[in-house]
Amino acid sequence: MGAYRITGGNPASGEVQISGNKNGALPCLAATLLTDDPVRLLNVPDIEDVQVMIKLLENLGSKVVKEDANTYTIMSGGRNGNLKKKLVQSVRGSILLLGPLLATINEVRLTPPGGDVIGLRRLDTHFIGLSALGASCLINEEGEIHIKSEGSRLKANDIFLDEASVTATENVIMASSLAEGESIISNAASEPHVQDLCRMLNSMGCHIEGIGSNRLYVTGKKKLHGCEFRLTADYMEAGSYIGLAGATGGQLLLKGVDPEQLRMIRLGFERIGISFVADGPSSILVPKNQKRILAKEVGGHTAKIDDAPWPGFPADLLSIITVCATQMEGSILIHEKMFESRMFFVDWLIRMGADIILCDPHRAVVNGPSQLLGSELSSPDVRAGMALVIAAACAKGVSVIQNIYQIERGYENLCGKLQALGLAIERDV
Ligand SMILES: CC(=O)N[C@H]1[C@@H](OP(=O)(O)OP(=O)(O)OC[C@H]2O[C@@H](n3ccc(=O)[nH]c3=O)[C@H](O)[C@@H]2O)O[C@H](CO)[C@@H](O)[C@@H]1O
Ligand SMILES: C=C(OP(=O)(O)O)C(=O)O
Repeated sequence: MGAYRITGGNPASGEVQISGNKNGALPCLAATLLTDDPVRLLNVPDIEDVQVMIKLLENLGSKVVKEDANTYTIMSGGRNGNLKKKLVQSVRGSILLLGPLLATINEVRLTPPGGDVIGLRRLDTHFIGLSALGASCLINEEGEIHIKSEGSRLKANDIFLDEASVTATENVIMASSLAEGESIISNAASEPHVQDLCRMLNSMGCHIEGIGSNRLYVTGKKKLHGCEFRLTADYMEAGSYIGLAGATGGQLLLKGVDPEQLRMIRLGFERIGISFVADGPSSILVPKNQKRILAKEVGGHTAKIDDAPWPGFPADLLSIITVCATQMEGSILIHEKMFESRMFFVDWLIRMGADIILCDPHRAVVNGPSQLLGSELSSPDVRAGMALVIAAACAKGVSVIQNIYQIERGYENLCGKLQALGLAIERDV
């Protein structure tokens, strides 16, 4: 399974190159199924989730050429191979095969996907969107998702999603890209990875307007062609390194980021006394000397950090900011509004010596600063796992983190990057 052994106390300092967006790579890989032409993807992060998604494409007959660690050329095949159940169940991203397969071969049976166990991962929004395009959607007696289109081509529609679900929006966009007519997708998710997917589809000949907003206009085409597309930076990885530098008191230059994607993240980190500044068009600097004081609301009340769909503070950074808050002076409320079980990981931090009151599954009050102590830990999900790495880097003594598959599925070369920043981390295979 692998484990990290981390001796805490070293500030994370130096320079780090931020990789391509995990949650952008997964839909863009799935979108290669929408054409018979080769598609070249650049800046693909070299992470476990991407490897699984590539194996799934190969299961479906795609020919995948890995040019280097972060560049792939992919050409779809018959799209009719057997998807290995274990692979489908190991990533949430496998759900993204629904849209392109429905649009190209009209019928899909898929074992429900995996991904982090952080609360119910509902399918309803996917079903609402795909059924509006003319598909029947159900869970069959074998427990599989079974989706079938009535005609040979999906029909565009005016679609209103019941929530701004990221992967559901991506599935509906991909299915609409080959449907007949113009679809309107309202209450659409607009995260940078959804935008990446739209831009990739436009470079494949689709016509999508409203990119970055919550209403998308997708004019479907009979055929899409190949393209070359470069993924944007992973703002969740960037947020994780901002937190690591701030919590350990290091000075860190993050390269290859898009500062425009970090505006809400900047406000969130400022609430816990960590700031960063732009350093050219695609770098930011987290300085060494930080306030390290948890902010108060105007009027002197305890401040809060809560998550929301884009452009709100990302749910995937709540675990990270929680652990960083334990190193700052004062009190703050962390309110996880989107996932039901993501906050339970704070038990690990409490065990390490953090002063956190878990009020209910959604809300935790952090009182800081606390001296954390090295412990035996296990990563429950990708972001809580990274949060535990930050906790271990701040702690006195040695921590061992088990189940690191659940971290490495989302962070490229984590151990190597952290060693280069001066952390005392070893990876046991
Ligand atoms: C592979 C992938 O891309 N995974 C991401 C994707 O998962 P995924 O697409 O599965 O997540 P969804 O956007 O569907 O929903 C995430 C959670 O937020 C809730 N919700 C969603 C929308 C909304 O307006 N209100 C609301 O409360 C949902 O009920 C659910 O509990 O988006 C999540 C939310 O950014 C991220 O955490 C995941 O990393
Ligand atoms: C929740 C996450 O991933 P997934 O949707 O793949 O489980 C995440 O990236 O934080």
